[in-house]
Amino acid sequence: MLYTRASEAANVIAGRAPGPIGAGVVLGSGLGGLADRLSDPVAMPYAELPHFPMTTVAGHPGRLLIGGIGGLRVAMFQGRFHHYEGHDLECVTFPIRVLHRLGVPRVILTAATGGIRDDLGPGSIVCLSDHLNLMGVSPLRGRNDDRLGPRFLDLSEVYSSRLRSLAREEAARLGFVLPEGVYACMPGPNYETPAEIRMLRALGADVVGMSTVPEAIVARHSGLEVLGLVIVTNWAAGISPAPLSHAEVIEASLAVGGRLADLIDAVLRRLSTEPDAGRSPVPVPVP
Ligand SMILES: O=P(O)(O)O[C@H]1O[C@H](CO)[C@@H](O)[C@H]1O
Ligand SMILES: Nc1nc2[nH]cnc2c(=O)[nH]1
Repeated sequence: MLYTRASEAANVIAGRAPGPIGAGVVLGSGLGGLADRLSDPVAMPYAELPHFPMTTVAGHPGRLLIGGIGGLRVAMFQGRFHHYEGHDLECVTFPIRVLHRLGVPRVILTAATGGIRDDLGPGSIVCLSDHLNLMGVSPLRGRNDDRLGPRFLDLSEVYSSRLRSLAREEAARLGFVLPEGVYACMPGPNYETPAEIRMLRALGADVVGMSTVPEAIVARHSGLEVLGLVIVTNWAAGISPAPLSHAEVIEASLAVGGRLADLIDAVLRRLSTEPDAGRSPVPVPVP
């Protein structure tokens, strides 16, 4: 059962890196370097954690690091799972269920994306205001376990307006404007056709990717606050003058990653000053 598997993984993690965790961060394609910001990190390859699948995509190393940023203990997933790898959405979102079982109150989701809106070219950092789930299925499909969250979930505000304004303020402090945008989640692994990108633009999408949305839905299901910060690595198909490639996505992520790391670092430091910052109940032992 998912609840038991997530609790078992949480118990192993809490055993290896004891203490409350104030935030989780999922690192997208080529963004693993953000974990270098952690002080005294404890590294756990997914292979050493119960029930974790293996990552197969370049730029997703596959380990969990727990360490400090400012006064906050943070769990960073260096590598995520995608539906297109063949994992079902329960697997894709397993790290989020584990965060919930660890008592982590919030998660920052990062990703590499293609830019659709005219002002969101390569190198932009975008704060997600909402999403379009075009993956064709919800990660909540199947029997609901009420211990994890409700059967019918309200998604009126997936991406916390509180965290979004905090991120905007910290970006301004760092000297740049942080635009907001709507993320369209496509199933992948192929990139879109130009006609699909025209359709996505007409639907109100600003950036496009193949992840993030299942994780965001599951995080809300389990009551975590969500902040989505993505980088634009390329113009989307048909806007881009050149064919798209994952090698270029990673290269572009590495180029902008430092600025995104500065922003996430600043947001986490700011959160560490909040009264409830590090509060997280000890994981509940597996029944
Ligand atoms: O969303 P992340 O994992 O950052 O990766 C994005 O980049 C890959 C395509 O180049 C896809 O996996 C897409 O979702
Ligand atoms: N679907 C999709 N994912 C991406 N990840 C990075 N760039 C892109 C893109 O253009 N489309």
